[in-house]
Amino acid sequence: MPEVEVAALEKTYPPPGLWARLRGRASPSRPALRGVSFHVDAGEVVALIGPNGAGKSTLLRILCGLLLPDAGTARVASRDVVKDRPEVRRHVGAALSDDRGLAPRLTSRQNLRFYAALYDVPPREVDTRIDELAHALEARRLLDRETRTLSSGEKARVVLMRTLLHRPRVLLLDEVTRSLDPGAARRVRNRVLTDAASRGAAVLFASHDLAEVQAVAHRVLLLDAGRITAAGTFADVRPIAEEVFASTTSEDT
Ligand SMILES: Nc1ncnc2c1ncn2[C@@H]1O[C@H](COP(=O)(O)OP(=O)(O)OP(=O)(O)O)[C@@H](O)[C@H]1O
Repeated sequence: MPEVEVAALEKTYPPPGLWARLRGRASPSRPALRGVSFHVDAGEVVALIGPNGAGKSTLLRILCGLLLPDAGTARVASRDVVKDRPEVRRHVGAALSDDRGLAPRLTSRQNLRFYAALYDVPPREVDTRIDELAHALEARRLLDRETRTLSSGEKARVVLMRTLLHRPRVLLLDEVTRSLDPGAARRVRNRVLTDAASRGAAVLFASHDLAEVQAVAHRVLLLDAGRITAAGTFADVRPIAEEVFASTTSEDT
């Protein structure tokens, strides 16, 4: 059963501000997403790959209700991302690259307790879940530290714990292992995916790491200049992706 259903999704960011236009430094906005359609089933792990500016983050932000699409539909956990936004957010665990969202002067545990309350985690279970996740993500020694003192890789672990704390049906991950060292990235990734698989959750993750994609994705979507230009197994998509990555410059799209 599809947990993520996207049909003919379109998004163009608003044109640059007046000041930039007056200074002649603004190029007109081009669409970030153009007619994007796909689905992710329960229990499936799908990778989103594509060059810089292809639209991956835009798509993930729409799916977790942070950004409104211009046209098309997107349903997550059987709810419309525009009409049922609060419900969607309850069923989604999103870790986005530019949104760490941790209160800097609270400890990791205090941050996680705060999120647990927002997401209606049963109070009696909160600390048990935090301790289990900290064990799984090698973050026990981070729990009593203020998050402003953590390195970017340490923060990434706390963000992942926050993403999993309410046991979401859908995980949306935007380059979450980017700041982890290679060994930690592999172990943390495997534990996140094991957790998702044990609950039959759907996972959609954006990554530039093709080895990671090959290792864990059941299916791959190639996004290029706002369009899905290839979809299938890693082996299916790889030759097309390599061509795109070899030929794209930042001025192309
Ligand atoms: N807030 C914004 N305002 C205007 N344009 C934006 C904004 N955010 C993204 N864009 C533009 O939308 C397009 C898609 O960007 P997006 O961040 O979704 O790409 P991406 O595939 O995630 O890129 P990357 O691999 O570099 O993270 C790009 O052309 C980008 O410049």
